[in-house]
Amino acid sequence: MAKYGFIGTGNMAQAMIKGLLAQGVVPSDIAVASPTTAAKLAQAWGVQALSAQQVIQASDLTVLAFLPNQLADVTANLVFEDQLVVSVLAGVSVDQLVTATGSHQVVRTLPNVNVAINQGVTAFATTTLTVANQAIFHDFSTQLGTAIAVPEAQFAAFSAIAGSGPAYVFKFIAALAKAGVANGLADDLATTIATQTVLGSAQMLAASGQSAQVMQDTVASPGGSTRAGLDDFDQQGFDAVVAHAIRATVEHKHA
Ligand SMILES: NC(=O)C1=CN([C@@H]2O[C@H](COP(=O)(O)OP(=O)(O)OC[C@H]3O[C@@H](n4cnc5c(N)ncnc54)[C@H](O)[C@@H]3O)[C@@H](O)[C@H]2O)C=CC1
Ligand SMILES: O=C(O)[C@@H]1CCC=N1
Repeated sequence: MAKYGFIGTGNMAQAMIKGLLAQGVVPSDIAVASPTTAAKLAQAWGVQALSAQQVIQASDLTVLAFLPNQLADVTANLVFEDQLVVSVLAGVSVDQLVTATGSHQVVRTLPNVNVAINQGVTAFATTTLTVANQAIFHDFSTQLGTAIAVPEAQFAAFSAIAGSGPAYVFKFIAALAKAGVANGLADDLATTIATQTVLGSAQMLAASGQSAQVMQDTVASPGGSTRAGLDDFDQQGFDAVVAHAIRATVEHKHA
């Protein structure tokens, strides 16, 4: 089994580690380095807490999982040689990764938090990897969900829809639940039914082979309450609100 390392152990690294452990990766095959939470993770999950340089040396694949603007500082005194480096740093290009690490075995990825339940959607772009490293990255990424090769020019759009997308879906669920409470439902019940409705609807859409537009019509009975609600969404400019927020996400400069 390949050994995996993480430099940085925040929300994204923890989501990835959870996903790997759920797939049966042995905790001792995962090494982590962080100035803050590595020791706690070692205690909670049985992974190894090491220095960043030790993580690189102990791993077949090292994930960079700190914030994008920390790239130069964190990598300044690290030696990667030609180790396989997988970055999750939003907005950081393959060229920037090669320059910062000195490695020519580099994968730029953009995952989402659903990797924690092995249902992530991850974009990737790579340097020319050795056949062995292609296999290591393929095993690593497919354990976490779906991995899609995406041109670097499209990473910002991918990040807005897939990377940030879970937050926007959570926001919609929170708004649905809040509206349910405003209309008389208990808080917990409103959250449970909003969550289950979004979960079931996504599965229903995926199974249907139909467009999301057509599926709206299967819910809206002629002259019924759903049509009244859909018309109100349109009058309030719902699609324009979503498009505006996605544009703000795409245009954000990370580092
Ligand atoms: N949270 C998400 O859903 C996604 C995050 N990302 C990327 O993941 C990366 C991490 O983001 P989050 O986990 O959300 O942030 P976070 O704030 O939860 O984690 C950042 C982590 O950086 C680490 N860190 C700080 N200083 C360090 C140092 N000197 N050396 C080593 N590690 C250090 C710490 O472990 C800290 O927990 C970012 O580059 C972000 O762009 C990418 C896609 C989705
Ligand atoms: O918020 C961020 O910057 C990262 C990128 C996509 C999701 N989280």
